[in-house]
Amino acid sequence: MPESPQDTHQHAMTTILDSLDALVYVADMDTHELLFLNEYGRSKWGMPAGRRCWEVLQKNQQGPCAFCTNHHLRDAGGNSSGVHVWEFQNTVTGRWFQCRDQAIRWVDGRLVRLEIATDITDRKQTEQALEEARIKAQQLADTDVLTHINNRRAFFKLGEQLLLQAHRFGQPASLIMFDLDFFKQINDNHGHAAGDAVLVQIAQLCTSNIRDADIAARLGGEEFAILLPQTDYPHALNLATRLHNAIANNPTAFNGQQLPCTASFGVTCTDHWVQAGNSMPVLDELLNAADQRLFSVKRNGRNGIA
Ligand SMILES: Nc1nc2c(ncn2[C@@H]2O[C@H](COP(=O)(O)OP(=O)(O)OP(=O)(O)O)[C@@H](O)[C@H]2O)c(=O)[nH]1
Repeated sequence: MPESPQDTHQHAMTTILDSLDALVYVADMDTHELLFLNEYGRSKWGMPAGRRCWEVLQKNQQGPCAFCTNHHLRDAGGNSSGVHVWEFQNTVTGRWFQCRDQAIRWVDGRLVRLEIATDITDRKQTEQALEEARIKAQQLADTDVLTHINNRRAFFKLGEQLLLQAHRFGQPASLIMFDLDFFKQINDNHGHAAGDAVLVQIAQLCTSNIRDADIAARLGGEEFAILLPQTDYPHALNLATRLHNAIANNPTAFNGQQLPCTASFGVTCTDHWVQAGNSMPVLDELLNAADQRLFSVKRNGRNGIA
């Protein structure tokens, strides 16, 4: 018997829906019963078989999903409020989808949830790869290639922020600056690679002696700085002394040789400015003051703390 025009129309609609390269489903907005699932959905999530959307389309759901968008689809009067578009990683397949949800009138007159979702996993993966590359590039731009601690650029960026915070909360911050003594002789006597090994060891001594919130950096050559938030001058001096001793007592092992090294330190604290009735110093001022103190140690024979 030939199909009636209505059957032909319905057949055509089903053929179209089942041929779409997208998930299409309809669910009751209150009971969540899955009223329709196209072939794309059935092939990936199985037959609805009278189950609810969260039982078929998601994994380990004990009830309606916390991320269900139904509340976006109806207005206060209980009518459809237009299309809600969102992105979601499916808990069964792990694939990313762009979902377009809306409330529509079902064949029996009730308002139901219609979702059309297209797989955007490739785009998401590209976006994620780009984001990872951006973070990596940022890290490389901020990291000293030899010692892997912050470089000068990162020190200024992070340091300015740290001082602003300290200023806002009325807390002290201290700066330790140090420069290795007669470092040129290590290069001259043992080679550049030996000098590099010493710099790497010094950076490690720095990072192993400071707290997570402190910012250590290689400012250039054999010059290092550490910015210490919430740290007053006596505590900063303590750390400088510990570091000074650590450097002196830990010669670098290189090619079977021990390479001893000392450093000259300059220490400053924002308290010095505040106590003198001045406004909080900017990073450049702290660095200049620490540098002057460091220079005075160099002038007085090196291997000490000012
Ligand atoms: N191996 C190595 N040497 C470096 C690096 N950067 C700078 N230098 C060397 O560090 C040395 C610094 O020499 P100076 O500025 O005279 O300092 P110094 O010999 O430590 O003398 P004082 O600071 O006066 O005690 C130079 O020989 C630079 O070539 C580096 O990345 N690796």
